[in-house]
Amino acid sequence: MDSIKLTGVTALGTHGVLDFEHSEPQPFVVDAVMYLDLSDASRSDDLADTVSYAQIADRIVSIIKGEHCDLIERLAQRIADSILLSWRVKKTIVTVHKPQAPIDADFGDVSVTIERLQTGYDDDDKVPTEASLYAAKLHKDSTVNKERADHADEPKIHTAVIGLGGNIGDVPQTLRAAIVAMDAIPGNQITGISALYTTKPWGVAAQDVPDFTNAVVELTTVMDPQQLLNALMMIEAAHGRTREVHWDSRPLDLDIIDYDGVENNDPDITLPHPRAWQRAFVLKPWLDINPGAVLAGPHGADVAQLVNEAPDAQYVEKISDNWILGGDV
Ligand SMILES: Nc1ncnc2c1ncn2[C@@H]1O[C@H](COP(=O)(O)OP(=O)(O)OP(=O)(O)O)[C@@H](O)[C@H]1O
Ligand SMILES: Nc1nc2c(c(=O)[nH]1)N=C(CO)CN2
Repeated sequence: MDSIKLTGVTALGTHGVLDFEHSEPQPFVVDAVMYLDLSDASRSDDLADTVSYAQIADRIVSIIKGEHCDLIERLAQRIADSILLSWRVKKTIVTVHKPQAPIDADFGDVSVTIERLQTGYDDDDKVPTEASLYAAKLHKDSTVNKERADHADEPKIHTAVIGLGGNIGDVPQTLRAAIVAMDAIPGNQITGISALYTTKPWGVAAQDVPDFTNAVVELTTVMDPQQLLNALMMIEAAHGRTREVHWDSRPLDLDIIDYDGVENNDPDITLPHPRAWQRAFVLKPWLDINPGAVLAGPHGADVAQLVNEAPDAQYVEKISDNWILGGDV
């Protein structure tokens, strides 16, 4: 199959098992091979028919600079997952080098290489991603269970409401790409997209923070909340979200607002989102998708009622109804 090879993408990161590696950045170097059909692009000369290696390089740098992991195996997996968010890529081989790893002996380099496949792509050496396992299970269950009266083994389909926002860069374009990425995850399907809003920074004391652009989508998913949050964080990282940027400015923020009306108090994944009830920048777009929406939890109520009481109700202004098509923004 055709391929694009990107080598030597280098950035500083804080990955490693040893304590000092958590705080002292060191270089990581990544090589990635993307296997995809380049026949359309080679005829059309159009970037839309391939994947942008510049964009892949940006994703890799964001992931290296992003959230800590102990193992370069894990880093390689994050990078492979982010590459496979581009549906054209059928297979990727990712190598992560750690040339200054803390090894007492003289050494040249240490690296890991992993090979991962796009969901549904058939290959004899198939090493499935977490996401493709779901898709495979979905497929298997839907065929195997055809004759079964009870479908007890079928993964349950859940409904989640996701808040999207950002205030750095071309936010409408970033939000469109994030929606495509969410929909591309096997077992996920976007079922509703709100209008696009410009909103004043909520709960931010600093004066110089740019306005946000916000929207809300609804999706069905076979993932549990933690898996969904991991996927959303990966999409954030792919769009340059790092925890280094000042907390109130970011290219992309993805929050789980609601998941089947489930209530959960774990600070790492609180459901419904603990501040959604006070945020017109979430509630108003949610009503676009579901005018009868109800928020669960301790502050639960009809969203239509909460939106009027939210402190930022007058600072949420619609920009576009058809933004998703690229039309007017
Ligand atoms: N429902 C949820 N959706 C997204 N993240 C959540 C949720 N509940 C808890 N979290 C946790 O919140 C942490 C911080 O998330 P994030 O950096 O997006 O916060 P923030 O955008 O600065 O603030 P806010 O959550 O108020 O929008 C994440 O690491 C995540 O584990
Ligand atoms: N208007 C607006 N304000 C915010 C937003 C946001 O998305 N929109 N996100 C924040 C932290 O997630 C803090 N404040």
